[in-house]
Amino acid sequence: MKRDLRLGVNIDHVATVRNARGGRHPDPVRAALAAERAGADGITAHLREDRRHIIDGDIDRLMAEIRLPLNLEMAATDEMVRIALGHRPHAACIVPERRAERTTEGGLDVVGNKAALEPMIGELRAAGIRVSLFIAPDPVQLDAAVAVGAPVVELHTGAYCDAETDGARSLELDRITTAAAHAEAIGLECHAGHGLDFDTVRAIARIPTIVELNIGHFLVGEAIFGGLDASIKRMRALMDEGRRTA
Ligand SMILES: CC(=O)[C@@H](O)[C@H](O)COP(=O)(O)O
Ligand SMILES: NCC(=O)COP(=O)(O)O
Repeated sequence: MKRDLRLGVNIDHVATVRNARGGRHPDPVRAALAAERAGADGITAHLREDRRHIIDGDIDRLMAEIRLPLNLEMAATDEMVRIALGHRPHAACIVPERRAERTTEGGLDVVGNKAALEPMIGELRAAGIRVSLFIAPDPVQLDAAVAVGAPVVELHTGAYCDAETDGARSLELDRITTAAAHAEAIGLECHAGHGLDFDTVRAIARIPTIVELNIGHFLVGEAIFGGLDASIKRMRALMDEGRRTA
């Protein structure tokens, strides 16, 4: 079914649990197939430079075994561009990466890295890969995304999800709403993700110019209690509920 708000399920943290013992279980590819059955529109996997969760073999198997479009999250490095070009996934999302961080802490500085990003984006696009840039909800970064030739941006929702007061959360939501409207105005397709859960997803789904959400850590954590199928279906239902009230 074609929807106006797609759900990309990020399976990174299935690999985190697998890697804790170094074996094969739980298998992120099996999780991707279960996500497809539960109604996901796409699969997202972040091949970090330090391979702390997803590893190269997972990307090989995802490309071979899943039918859903794969969104490969990757740092802006020559190694990652080579891997993306070798696999030609449906999409590549360029994210900032710092070896010491626990998770992706901020958005990509497109303004400060135009010269490096522009040829990289050109190469990926020439190979037929849809390129997005994972950025903070900041109009200046959005304008820079257009300037370097990116057709899509994914807005980092971490600050919104982590806000400790209602006031702070509402301010972050305003930033995301304004950025998503700006994205449409300047011709960018707009996605969002990071840290979303059952409580935070509806307000983001309500923003009409956002067409894709990528969600992972919470879905995998919640699956411990009720199963992956149920956690994805509940997330999908909350996204639809939010969208209906847009
Ligand atoms: C860019 C992004 O948001 C995802 O990569 C997601 O956060 C899972 O990866 P980490 O938990 O390793 O940041
Ligand atoms: N790009 C965001 C993503 O893929 C999922 O982030 P999270 O839900 O694992 O925090």
